Amino acid sequence: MIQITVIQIDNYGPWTVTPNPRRESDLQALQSRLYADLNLMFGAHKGLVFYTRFDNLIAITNGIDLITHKRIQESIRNRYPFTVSMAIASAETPYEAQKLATETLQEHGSAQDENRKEVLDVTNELVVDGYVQIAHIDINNITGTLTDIVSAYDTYLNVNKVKLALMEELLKHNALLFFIGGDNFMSPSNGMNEEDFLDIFNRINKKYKIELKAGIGIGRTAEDASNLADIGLEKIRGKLVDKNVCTLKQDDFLEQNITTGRLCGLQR
Ligand SMILES: Nc1nc2c(ncn2[C@@H]2O[C@H](COP(=O)(O)OP(=O)(O)OP(=O)(O)O)[C@@H](O)[C@H]2O)c(=O)[nH]1
Repeated sequence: MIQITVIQIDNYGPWTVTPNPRRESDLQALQSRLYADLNLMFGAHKGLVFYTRFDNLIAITNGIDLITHKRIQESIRNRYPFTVSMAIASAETPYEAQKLATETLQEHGSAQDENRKEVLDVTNELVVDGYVQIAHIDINNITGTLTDIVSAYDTYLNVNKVKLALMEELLKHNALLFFIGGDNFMSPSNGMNEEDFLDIFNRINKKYKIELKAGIGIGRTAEDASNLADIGLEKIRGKLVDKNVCTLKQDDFLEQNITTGRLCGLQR
């Protein structure tokens, strides 16, 4: 089971234009700061936040309890000109968990309801014995094929095409995908195996002539999983594995049949 928290700024739309539209550069700075702050606060408890649309954010929060969520909400209220609402849900897959959490938030009222303020709710149980699987996906040699060759905007466009293709392919497995900078993506992907990823990479390669690779981490928390995913990616870059995926599991999960993929961590 993966635990996901959907975070939404309360009544943000009206605030951005009251009494007059606020300066866009200030709004961009404020949104980026909120994202940074949420990552620092959830990250201190081994969670991980993705910015999605900045006014709505999605966090992986396995191991993070209700009191901690409440303290984070209070800290935002004390330091920002708005409050945030949060709903927590767990499910076998990331897509299902975020869907349940979103529905809970929606039941409390609209994102633009001035009476809905600092909601904190749990859809089902908080995860005690679950796990997080994260794939860190990277475009092969973007520096040599795009960054150093075509314009900055053309590289950006290509990265976004790949992003959309990955989002659509991964959704078929109820997995999510978030851009994390450069040519990197992270996919909360509980339930998927290495073959699933290789199939997707092959299809995208045929269409866009872009090669992808992924370190896949399985751990107790988002931090554990993403750290292992990073190490897996480094093993591929270092040619320590013979394919473009490498799965590493935290010790607790070694005996569990979570993925059918061969573990590249055991090949040394
Ligand atoms: N957020 C994040 N960004 C990264 C990470 N590694 C690289 N990047 C970003 O990705 C850009 C490209 O770096 P690489 O992916 O190493 O470059 P590359 O040319 O594709 O090389 P290979 O990945 O070895 O094929 C960097 O400029 C960073 O912006 C990472 O672990 N996390």
